[in-house]
Amino acid sequence: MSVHGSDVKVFVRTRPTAHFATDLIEYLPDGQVSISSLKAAVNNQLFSWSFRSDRVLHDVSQEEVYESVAHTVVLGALDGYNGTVMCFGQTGSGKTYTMTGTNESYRHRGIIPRALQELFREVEQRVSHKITVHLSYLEIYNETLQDLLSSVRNISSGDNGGPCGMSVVEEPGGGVSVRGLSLHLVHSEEEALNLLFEGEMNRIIGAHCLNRNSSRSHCIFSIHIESRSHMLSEARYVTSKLNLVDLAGSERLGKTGSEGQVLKEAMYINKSLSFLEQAILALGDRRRDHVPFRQSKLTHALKDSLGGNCNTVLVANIYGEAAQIEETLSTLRFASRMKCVQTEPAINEHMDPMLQVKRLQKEIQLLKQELIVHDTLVSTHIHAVPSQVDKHGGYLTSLTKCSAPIIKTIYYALNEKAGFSLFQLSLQSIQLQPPGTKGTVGKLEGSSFGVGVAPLSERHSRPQSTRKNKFHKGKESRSPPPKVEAFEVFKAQRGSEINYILKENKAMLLERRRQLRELTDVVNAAKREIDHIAVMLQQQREESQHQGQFMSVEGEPVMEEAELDLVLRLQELKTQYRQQYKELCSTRAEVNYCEHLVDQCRTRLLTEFESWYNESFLLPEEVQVILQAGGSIQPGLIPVEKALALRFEHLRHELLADSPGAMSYYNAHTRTLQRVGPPPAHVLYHTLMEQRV
Ligand SMILES: Nc1ncnc2c1ncn2[C@@H]1O[C@H](COP(=O)(O)OP(=O)(O)OP(=O)(O)O)[C@@H](O)[C@H]1O
Repeated sequence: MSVHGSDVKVFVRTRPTAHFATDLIEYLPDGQVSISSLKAAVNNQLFSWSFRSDRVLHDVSQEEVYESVAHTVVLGALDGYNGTVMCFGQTGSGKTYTMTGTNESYRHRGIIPRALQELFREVEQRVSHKITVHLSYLEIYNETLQDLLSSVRNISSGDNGGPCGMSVVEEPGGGVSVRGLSLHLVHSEEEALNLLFEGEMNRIIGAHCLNRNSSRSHCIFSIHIESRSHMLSEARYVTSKLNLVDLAGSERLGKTGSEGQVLKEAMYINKSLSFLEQAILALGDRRRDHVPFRQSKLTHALKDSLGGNCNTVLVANIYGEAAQIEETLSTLRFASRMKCVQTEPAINEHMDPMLQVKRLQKEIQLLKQELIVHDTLVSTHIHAVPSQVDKHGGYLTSLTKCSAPIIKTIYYALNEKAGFSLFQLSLQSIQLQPPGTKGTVGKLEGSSFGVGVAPLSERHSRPQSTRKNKFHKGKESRSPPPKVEAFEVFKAQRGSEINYILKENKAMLLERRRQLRELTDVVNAAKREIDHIAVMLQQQREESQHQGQFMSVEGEPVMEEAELDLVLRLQELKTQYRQQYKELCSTRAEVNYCEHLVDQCRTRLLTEFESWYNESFLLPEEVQVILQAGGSIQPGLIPVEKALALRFEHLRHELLADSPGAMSYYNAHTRTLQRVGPPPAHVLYHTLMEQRV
């Protein structure tokens, strides 16, 4: 699900107020907003404007905001669509509240934590895919790029050149990326939230009349997703980037009373927002072929997120009060321009070159095998031998009138030239019978061997296997047992040891995860306390300033006892926090390690099972008999190729039984072949025939 093929979605959200200007602001059905304003400059005339939006979010919970604004974009990102959710509005209007929410209350958490929660829940559901999630957190402050996660270790990719080395770079497909911005691999909601909180701690905030905790920068929290199918044959995979953007608020310098650094920041903020408006205007105007993205760091960084191949959603945050009506008008104007921007989201699909190569190699191998069958038959002058190799099923369906040595030679040549797979198939479809046997397969004539699919009544039963698992007890049927059942048997017998190790590793992983959860709670609690003390300290300082500064007898400013206590407590908490955080990191590393072990064991168990299953149920009885005769050689413990090589040794011995002196020559010859590669099939045949003579 995604919001593809339309214009940018726009939502208007009002900050709750007891003084909502009902006479000036009217919310009409279908998301329309009507604003009236008295213009003092035009004889106090009443002007009114109407704006279109997709929905007005007035007096609604954070949960409802998430569901309306971000839910489909997040799901779209998992399916390979890029997405952007951006909050725009006057300072103090609730952008950060909408995007991040308040750290203190779970119920009031914003879009980013909810998106991470939904994302990882979905990842757990989509078991058929391996979904990899990386995070980055970019801050644009006074036209400089800052990495809010540069202090976090465990950077999995990204050229972390540090703030000085950071720049926006254009990607070949029209996208952009930030060189030097760290990317962090995360495996769970918890890991992702830790990074979010860490980044939040590093954000630059300032205070002015309209917002005591005003964000002085634009922040882009990006979730990079890659989703690959677990099926090896599936070379296709999808990627996407989900940008969650909290813009700094526009501000009227007179109203906010900013001065000094805050004033300078405000000027940068207003300037970059006006560049953003220009870019949006150009994007919405289809006659314009140039969009001025490079005018500011913000527009450049958002180049691939403001329309085009992206599900873009804008939240226009406004005050509902009469005193802010001019700013509200300007926010809604921006929102209606944004609504004119067209989006054309498309799935970001890629092909894995390695898997493609593997698929092509497999196809080439099948074609080669066909060719070898053809060459071998021609070179041995077998007359009128129709052969059909169905390359789709890879199944040799008919081969008639071949004498026993010729069939054996073809086996030999196939093995030497084509390796295991066709041979396995051909062994399945070729039935060797002694000359003159009744009830022929594939219309046997005289002393030759027939190949083909015999009617059930004519199939000779295979010797009963002596293997001691329930599937082999007296079973004459050729159809292999269901894999699910076979897997249980395998785990109890051949795979019991690796299965036991896997269980042990899983238990260890669960324990480490439990420790990690506990530690995360401790660290989060410490962070909450730090925030709380920081707020108290701020209040204490404001109160002290209000009352006037105490001076010592030497004329030095003196800190009040209450303030000093808070400063010391804060220092102590920060030291504790750092230690706990370090412990958290090392436990997280242990969790990663255990996950790796579990993955490894699981893969080994599955691989050995596949091998065991193939060799136990899919190999022809002839080969199974050889394997059993091999004593210590057990299915599942040696490669199938090796097993087949044994089978050929056996055939060779049969062939060379009449001329035992040829054996050492033949062995030497085989060693040479192994070094230089096999000769063409017809040469092999002649060599073998000569040896026979
Ligand atoms: N919908 C809301 N419900 C409850 N409180 C809100 C809501 N919107 C905003 N607030 C409160 O208003 C204050 C200012 O909000 P916030 O910091 O999110 O504004 P902002 O638009 O991000 O401002 P700035 O641009 O200055 O950073 C905060 O204390 C926030 O908790």
